[in-house]
Amino acid sequence: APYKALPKLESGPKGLPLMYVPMVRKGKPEAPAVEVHVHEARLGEAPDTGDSDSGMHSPDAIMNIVKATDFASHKHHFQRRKDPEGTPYIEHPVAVAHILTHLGKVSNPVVIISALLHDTVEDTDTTFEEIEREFGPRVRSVVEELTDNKHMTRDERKRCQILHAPHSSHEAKLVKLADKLHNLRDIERSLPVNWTEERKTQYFNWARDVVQGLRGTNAPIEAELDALFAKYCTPREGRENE
Ligand SMILES: Nc1nc2c(ncn2[C@@H]2O[C@H](COP(=O)(O)OP(=O)(O)O)[C@@H](OP(=O)(O)OP(=O)(O)O)[C@H]2O)c(=O)[nH]1
Repeated sequence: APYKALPKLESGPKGLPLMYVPMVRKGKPEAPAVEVHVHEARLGEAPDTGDSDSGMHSPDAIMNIVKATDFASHKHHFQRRKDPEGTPYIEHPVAVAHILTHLGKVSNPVVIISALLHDTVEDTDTTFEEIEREFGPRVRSVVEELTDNKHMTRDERKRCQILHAPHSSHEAKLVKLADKLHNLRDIERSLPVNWTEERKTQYFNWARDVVQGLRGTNAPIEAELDALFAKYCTPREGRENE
C-alpha cells in the first residue's frame, strides 16, 4: 500500500529557522529556546564513516528515524516471520537497528534508517523511488545494496551475497552484519517452520561465508557472530571461523 507521510509539524520552507521550544517542567524550561535550521538534505550530507554520530542530535535526523520506523511497520504490516510463533515481521528490522545502536554503537542516521528499511523493497510493494522520495538518495543507495535480486534463483542470490559482501559500502556492511546476527539469533531461538537441523547448519555455514567478506567493520557485532559460528558451524580444519 502507498505510504502517506504525515505532514511535518515543523514544516516551513527548507533551511528557514524554526523555533525549538524546550520542555517545561515545574515552570522552568529545561533549556533556553534555540533556533534550529531544518535541512532535509542533511541526511544526504552525512559523512561516509558509517558510525559517526554527526547529525544525530539534529531534530530532522530523529524525525526521519521515527518516520522510517513508521514506514517499515506500515509496509511490513501483513508480513510474519517464518518462526512457528509467526512473529510480526517488523520485529526484525527494528531489532537490526537496535543491534546497530546498542551493540555496535552506531549512530549514523543513514545506517539506522537503512536498517529499518532494508527489507521493504525485497519483501513488500515499496520501490527504490519511494525510498528516495521519503528518505533521500543516500538511504536509497544503501537499501539498494541490501536488496537481493528476486529474479535470481535462491542459490544465485545466496552466492551473490558472498561475492558482493567485500565490495559493499561501509554503511551496507554494518547493516548486513546486524541483519545476519539477528537472523542467526532468531534461528537459535526458534527454528523456522519446516527447517531441519541440516538446513540450520547450512544457513550458519553460509552466513559465516558472507560475514567473512564484511570483517573489520564492527568489532562487537563480529564478536557476537563469531560466538554463534563457533557453536553452530561445521568446523573448518585448521581455519576455524575464517
Ligand atoms: N532466521 C529467520 N529468518 C527469517 C524468519 N522469517 C523470515 N526470515 C527471512 O528468511 C530468510 C532466510 O531464509 P532462507 O530460506 O535462507 O532464504 P530465502 O527466504 O531468501 O529463500 C532471511 O531473509 P533474507 O533477506 O534472505 O536474509 P539473509 O538470508 O540475507 O540473511 C530472513 O530474514 C525467521 O523467523 N527466522
